[in-house]
Amino acid sequence: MKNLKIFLVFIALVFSSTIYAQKAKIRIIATGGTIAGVSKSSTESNYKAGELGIYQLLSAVPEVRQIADVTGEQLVKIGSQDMNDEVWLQLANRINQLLNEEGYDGVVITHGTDTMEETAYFLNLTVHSKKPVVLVGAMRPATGMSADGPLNLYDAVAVAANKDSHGRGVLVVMNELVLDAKDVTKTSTLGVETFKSLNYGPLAYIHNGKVFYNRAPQNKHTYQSEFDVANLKELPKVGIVYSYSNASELPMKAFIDANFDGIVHAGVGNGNFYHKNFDLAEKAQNQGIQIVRSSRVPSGATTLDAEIDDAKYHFVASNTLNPQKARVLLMLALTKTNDWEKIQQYFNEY
Ligand SMILES: NC(=O)C[C@H](N)C(=O)O
Repeated sequence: MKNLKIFLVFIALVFSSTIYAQKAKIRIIATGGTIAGVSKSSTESNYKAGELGIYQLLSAVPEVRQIADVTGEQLVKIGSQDMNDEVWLQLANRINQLLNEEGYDGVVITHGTDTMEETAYFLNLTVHSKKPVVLVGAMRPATGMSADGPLNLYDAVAVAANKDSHGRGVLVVMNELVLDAKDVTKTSTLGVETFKSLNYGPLAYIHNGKVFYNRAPQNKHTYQSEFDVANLKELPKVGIVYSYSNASELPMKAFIDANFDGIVHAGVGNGNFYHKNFDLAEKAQNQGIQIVRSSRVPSGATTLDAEIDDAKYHFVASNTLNPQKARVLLMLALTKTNDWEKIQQYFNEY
């Protein structure tokens, strides 16, 4: 009888530890943003981003501990308008360490929404793991009425802890949607529904912490990526020139004079230039400054050889990458090659 009791206690202990062990080990890296923003009152529109620390954010959603074994660390405390290459390099290296050396099952990054899509795409090309990496933010500060941060954070942890999220590249979770790093973009300056995948639609929707996937990204990413930033102290210099009717040549000239390594042209339509900037772009390319043609139009692709003979000028077409993401890929491409055809291949594959 006594032996039976000991046996039952033993079984109960093994069973409960198996359940505990099944909880995914998720690390949250906090970087600031409106999700950590504080205003004077719940109705105040003026607020300061990046004020609260990671454990203050987590205290608003104790429920995350029911779905994962969650710990956190603070990398920086900034509005994402101040995001920069240095933080990107730190972030990529830290995530690779957490997933490939420290045994974490997934990483969630709390981040401002302004440049979230760029960080997501940078990590999509520089994190080498199939494990989930999820960016999350908020449009209303933590102190605002009906703040969207707590639910977004809960959903982000649910996505990071979900086995179905493996191998889908870096993900953005906002407003009950899962969006892929390549296609996601911020479409509204104010609305909580701001993030959209304008070309292909969301990867999944989330309801009550359950994640329902519909598709997987078709481009190369994360574990398939050939870009490696482990030993880089800085990234090549790439600027963006925005086009419009009667466009000034000054920004393009300034980048050329400052010897930038590459220029992304946010063209009109299918990546077209105002004629004076076209002449400058040709000059830049002849000087070894790589030109990538992208578009200020929010959806569709900038395609090779439409109104411009790219092969003649050695320009690269960005396909569906918007200018800010084309900048990310061009920087990484330039760490490997200056050959425009190889760079175009990267733009076709990633
Ligand atoms: N909603 C936000 O997070 C905006 C803020 N400026 C940021 O990007 O950090």
